[in-house]
Amino acid sequence: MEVKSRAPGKIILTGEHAVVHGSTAVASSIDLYTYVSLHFSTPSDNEDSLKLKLQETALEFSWPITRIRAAFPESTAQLSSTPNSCSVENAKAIAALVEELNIPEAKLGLASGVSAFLWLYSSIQGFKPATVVVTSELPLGSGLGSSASFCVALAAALLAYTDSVSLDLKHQGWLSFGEKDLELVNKWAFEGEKIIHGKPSGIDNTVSAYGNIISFKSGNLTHMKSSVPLKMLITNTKVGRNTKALVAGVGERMLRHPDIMAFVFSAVDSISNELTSILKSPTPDELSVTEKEEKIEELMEMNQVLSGTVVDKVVAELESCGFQCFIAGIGGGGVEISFGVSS
Ligand SMILES: Nc1ncnc2c1ncn2[C@@H]1O[C@H](COP(=O)(O)OP(=O)(O)OP(=O)(O)O)[C@@H](O)[C@H]1O
Ligand SMILES: C[C@@](O)(CCO)CC(=O)[O-]
Ligand SMILES: [Mg+2]
Repeated sequence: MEVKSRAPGKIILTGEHAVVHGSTAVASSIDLYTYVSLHFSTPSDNEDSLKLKLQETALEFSWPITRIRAAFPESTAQLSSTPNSCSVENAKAIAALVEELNIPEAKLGLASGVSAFLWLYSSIQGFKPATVVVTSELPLGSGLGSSASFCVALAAALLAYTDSVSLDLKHQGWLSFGEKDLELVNKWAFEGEKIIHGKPSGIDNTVSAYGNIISFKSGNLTHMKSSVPLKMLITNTKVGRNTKALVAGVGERMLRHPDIMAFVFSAVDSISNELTSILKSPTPDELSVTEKEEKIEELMEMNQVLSGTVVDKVVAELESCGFQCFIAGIGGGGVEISFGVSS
């Protein structure tokens, strides 16, 4: 039995970080994906282990099912159809499993991703032998939501064959989830994100699951479908960063300067709200595309309204400096699933 899933990355247009503290943020999916393929072993495979292959980093991990069964306390042996947070006790069990892997120092950032995988796998699928292969078009740790798309794609693949969701198993090609199932995928993905990010707002997994452009505040989202096809030029400076540490840093600044930060977050909230109303206003009835672009430019303080030729030149120049550019279509669909051989 095999299933594949793919979930998009994201860009946050306004409200990054402030959204963790209750401000509105506006985010869009981008058409760069994390893919998960899940293959359950059959008795004839004579396989009794859980394997995780991370293609980008050429790392492969394998746990005998008996080892995983022994690591988790009795309570997690029952499969959970409702998303559960990883308890301190289970986090310790997972940390021990990950430590045994001896992940090379340079790739230690992956430990949190592997931990999220172990939590989602054992919670949703229990102790079944399987091979999970992850590939991603997203650079890891660059602000494009690789962790969220990893968690959303994992949750989607892990839930696909369970009774918790109802999917047409005979469907050929990519298939979207229904509203209720999508909510479940998103909630499980959020539990994975918590393991990777510490204190995520949930915006990254939500935009990865639902796709399109969303306005998000304290877990509530407003969907917006872009009326014009938009593209973003995204540049990867290749300067490493860790979202969990950044989020914690903002939290500490909030504690040091609560009054000032309250103003900052309130200003960000207003910017995101204004951006939301611009994006939602029908074109060309209320605002022309140009007017919209000008307002977005002003709000985002950056203008990417460049012609194709200029973009090519900018890309060539940036790449000659050693940067990596992605031209990403934004606002596309969210997580999808495919049974058997997929396109
Ligand atoms: N394809 C993947 N394979 C394995 N682990 C992954 C993968 N994608 C993401 N991760 C996990 O997520 C971590 C990166 O998450 P982090 O939140 O720091 O950055 P990001 O999600 O790319 O950026 P941001 O959250 O700011 O948008 C990696 O170090 C790894 O643990
Ligand atoms: C930095 C942040 O706002 C987005 C990470 O891409 C964190 C979050 O919302 O969880
Ligand atoms: Mg992340």
